[in-house]
Amino acid sequence: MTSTSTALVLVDSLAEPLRDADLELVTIARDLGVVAVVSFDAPAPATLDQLGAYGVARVVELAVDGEPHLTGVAAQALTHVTDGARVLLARATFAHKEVLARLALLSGAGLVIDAAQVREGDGGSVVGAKRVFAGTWDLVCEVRTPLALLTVRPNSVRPSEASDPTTPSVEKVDVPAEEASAAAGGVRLVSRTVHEIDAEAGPALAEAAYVVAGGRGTGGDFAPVRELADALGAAVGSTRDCVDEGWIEHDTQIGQTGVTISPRLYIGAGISGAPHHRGGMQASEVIVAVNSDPECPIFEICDFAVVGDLATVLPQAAAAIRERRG
Ligand SMILES: Cc1cc2nc3c(=O)[nH]c(=O)nc-3n(C[C@H](O)[C@H](O)[C@H](O)COP(=O)(O)OP(=O)(O)OC[C@H]3O[C@@H](n4cnc5c(N)ncnc54)[C@H](O)[C@@H]3O)c2cc1C
Repeated sequence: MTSTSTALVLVDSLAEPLRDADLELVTIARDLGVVAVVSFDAPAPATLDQLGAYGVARVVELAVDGEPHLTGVAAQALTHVTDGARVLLARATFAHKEVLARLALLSGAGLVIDAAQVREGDGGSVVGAKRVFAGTWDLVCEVRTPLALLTVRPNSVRPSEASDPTTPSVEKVDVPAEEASAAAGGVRLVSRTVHEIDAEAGPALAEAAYVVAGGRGTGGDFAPVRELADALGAAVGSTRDCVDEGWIEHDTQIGQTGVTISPRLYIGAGISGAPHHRGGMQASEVIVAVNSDPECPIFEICDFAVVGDLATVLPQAAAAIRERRG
């Protein structure tokens, strides 16, 4: 791969400041080539400044005369910018996974879904590493096609500004109505509702850098879990047993039939560490477990084990963090 190869980053919207997960992609892309950000709307001036600070050379607005929220249309539109590009990175959302799978079919490009690490391989290839099968296997996938497509999990790297800021150029590429309509394949988007994340409820679980999760050991009282999450600025997670008991909402469930997370810090309290749960959190960078049973299975995979009653340990930890932060 040459340093002049284009490394594309797909971003949902440039109308507002970018999320950390998008800035992580730009940070990764800088090591793979000259970074161009692609989106379906025009960049706001503040976003353009932000992209410049992160070293983005080019911003491409795909102006689709149709519905870019249909994955077939989005994939077709992206074929306008992939010529000559070495790699295209996107966040590992359900929609992006489908868009990139369709783009892989259209372009013949190799695809890696849910990469946790991305790097340059031998001879100019792109390599994506990921954990699969409920956290029991680590895969390293080398993409040897001229274009590599990867969806990347949040918290893969820490976003960092470029040592050489840029002033990104802005281009608009029109995708005509006939092309968009053909790509829609007879599907019409009837309505689309975006469920905004309640900022006061803390960060979104799937993207959070810090997660505090509670299990059956809470006995249904998640107050200590929420208190520690609040002190850390963390998202709250849970196990399926807690959801089944009706103690907490399903969207907090981590595991095989819930959300898969890879935060920088996972704290699991009153959680035994069943395989179904581990599959969703084992890729966390640092794992802390709080459990009253010194023989519990989660202690086998954690970095720090705290033997104790969560109702005592978590409030003490929250108080210590608050004191340290002033
Ligand atoms: C098909 C299928 C899919 C599943 N998918 C998922 C999934 O996606 N996610 C998931 O989480 N589970 C899933 N499960 C359920 C999973 O197998 C386990 O039953 C579940 O993860 C156990 O939850 P837990 O750790 O909260 O409870 P338990 O296994 O009961 O563990 C509770 C722990 O709390 C500790 N404890 C008790 N009191 C305290 C205290 N005061 N202080 C500190 N520690 C205390 C205990 O020592 C124990 O280790 C699935 C199961 C099936 C069959």
